[in-house]
Amino acid sequence: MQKFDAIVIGSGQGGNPLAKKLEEKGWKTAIIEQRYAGGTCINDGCTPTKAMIACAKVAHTVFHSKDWGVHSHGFMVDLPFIVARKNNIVTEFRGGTIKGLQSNNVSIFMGTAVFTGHKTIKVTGHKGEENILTADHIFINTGATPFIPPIPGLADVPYLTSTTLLDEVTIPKELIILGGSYIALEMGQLYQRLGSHVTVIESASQLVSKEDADVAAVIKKMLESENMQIHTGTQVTHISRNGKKISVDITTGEDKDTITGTHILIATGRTPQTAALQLQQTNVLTDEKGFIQVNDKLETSEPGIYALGDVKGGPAFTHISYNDHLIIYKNLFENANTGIKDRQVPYCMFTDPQLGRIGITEKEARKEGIPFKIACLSMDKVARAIETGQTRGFMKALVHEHTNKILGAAVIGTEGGEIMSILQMAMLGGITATQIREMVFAHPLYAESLNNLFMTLEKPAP
Ligand SMILES: Cc1cc2nc3c(=O)[nH]c(=O)nc-3n(C[C@H](O)[C@H](O)[C@H](O)COP(=O)(O)OP(=O)(O)OC[C@H]3O[C@@H](n4cnc5c(N)ncnc54)[C@H](O)[C@@H]3O)c2cc1C
Ligand SMILES: NC(=O)c1ccc[n+]([C@@H]2O[C@H](COP(=O)([O-])OP(=O)(O)OC[C@H]3O[C@@H](n4cnc5c(N)ncnc54)[C@H](O)[C@@H]3O)[C@@H](O)[C@H]2O)c1
Repeated sequence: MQKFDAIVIGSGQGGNPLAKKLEEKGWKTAIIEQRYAGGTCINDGCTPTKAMIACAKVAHTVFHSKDWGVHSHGFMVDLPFIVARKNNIVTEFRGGTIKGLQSNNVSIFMGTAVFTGHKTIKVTGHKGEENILTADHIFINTGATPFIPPIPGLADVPYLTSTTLLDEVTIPKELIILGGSYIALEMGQLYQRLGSHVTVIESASQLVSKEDADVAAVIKKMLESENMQIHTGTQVTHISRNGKKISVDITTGEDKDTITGTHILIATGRTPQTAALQLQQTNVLTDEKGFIQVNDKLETSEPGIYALGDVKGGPAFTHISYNDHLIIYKNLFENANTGIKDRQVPYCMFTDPQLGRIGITEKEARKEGIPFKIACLSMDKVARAIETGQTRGFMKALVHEHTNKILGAAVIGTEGGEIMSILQMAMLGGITATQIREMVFAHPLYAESLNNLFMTLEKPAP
């Protein structure tokens, strides 16, 4: 049995920096990874999707170049090149992760971790080699994997997930996507722009169901304007294969229909990777979906064992997993007494244009009875957007009626994520809407339109 001070299970976005920091503090630290260093974000999440989305944006710009008075005579999409480019970026980032761990002297075990006791773990490597490790402190960062819903017939068709689709080197002719949230919309627009005919089927009554209805409606319109077919409030009742085609039976209200396509992507959420850990060997409790239960400080029900990142449920983003590691580290070494409850949770959906989001939505504010005003500005009123020909979307901010402080914002627009981050900073610093309305921004930035956004604030919310 090899004794460590700390064991990190999973080389995800929280586990890697934590392992390095613990080793720097003089804790003998092991990290266990069953697949690739860097976890989902680097290998089949943020990095590869954003690399390919950049290529799709170029295709879209070339296709529409005449809108800017530039005429191109035909073009072709080289998907093998795009996939290879993506793979090079992924390999570089993955290599950087391994180098970082090695240069900090973290002991790396490639294999699958299973609890065999309260604080003991067996690691089985790819060739069957076994190592038994123990430590007083264990950090679970095993992430999540695509959730495959129990739809009749689905198991009998060759479905794709966000992981497998990224390695296809032939453009799917007709791509049906189940789900209408981040993965479905980012990947749907990506493949539509590369040449697929994409149909999105979302069971909830609107796309991105956590967002306000006006935000979801603008996103739907924007994607439909690129010829994506979108069904919302639609249930899939059966899936089957007819020769080379996949048929999806759907019901929307009273209407029944069948959609056919050459490929189907399942983007209906993600499920935590906890089953294989055999947590029953220790005292770590999970909820009914398998997410590890943690308190505000990310401690599990077993003293000395923590969970960070997607595996604990809640917002599933790279920056949240990264912040989880900071919270654990600061509490362990700096007596920080900090937690996850009150932190900011920004996010950005990388459709084009993006959706940047921070703070509460309008529907949450109404539910909680918070007195608020709404500032709203259409992107076709923004000088920079008009000049660059990027007028789709709008900005919306919720402002406290009495304090004039910003409560939340949604920015659909080019660089929407960056504009949202400016508002996020204002929220952190307690800067009011009036201050932003009168602030001097460089002209003609998108940021400058925040002056105009808050000029719309004259009337209280209806
Ligand atoms: C297609 C896609 C696009 C995304 N885009 C974005 C984005 O743009 N921005 C954003 O913020 N987030 C994005 N996300 C979400 C983001 O990738 C995750 O929130 C983030 O990677 C969470 O990381 P994590 O630290 O929880 O674990 P992960 O990165 O998932 O890492 C967990 C690691 O644990 C390993 N592991 C699991 N079980 C075991 C075991 N028993 N033994 C050993 N190792 C094990 C896994 O192999 C994996 O490497 C995207 C996700 C997907 C799928
Ligand atoms: N830009 C980003 O930050 C980004 C990008 C991609 C993914 N992610 C992360 O990855 C996670 C997973 O993303 P996701 O989009 O797969 O999941 P999600 O949980 O956000 O959305 C799943 C969607 O599928 C729908 N759905 C569920 N079952 C269905 C069915 N049978 N038929 C049709 N629709 C169904 C749900 O109503 C929901 O809208 C997210 O939580 C997100 O945090 C983030």
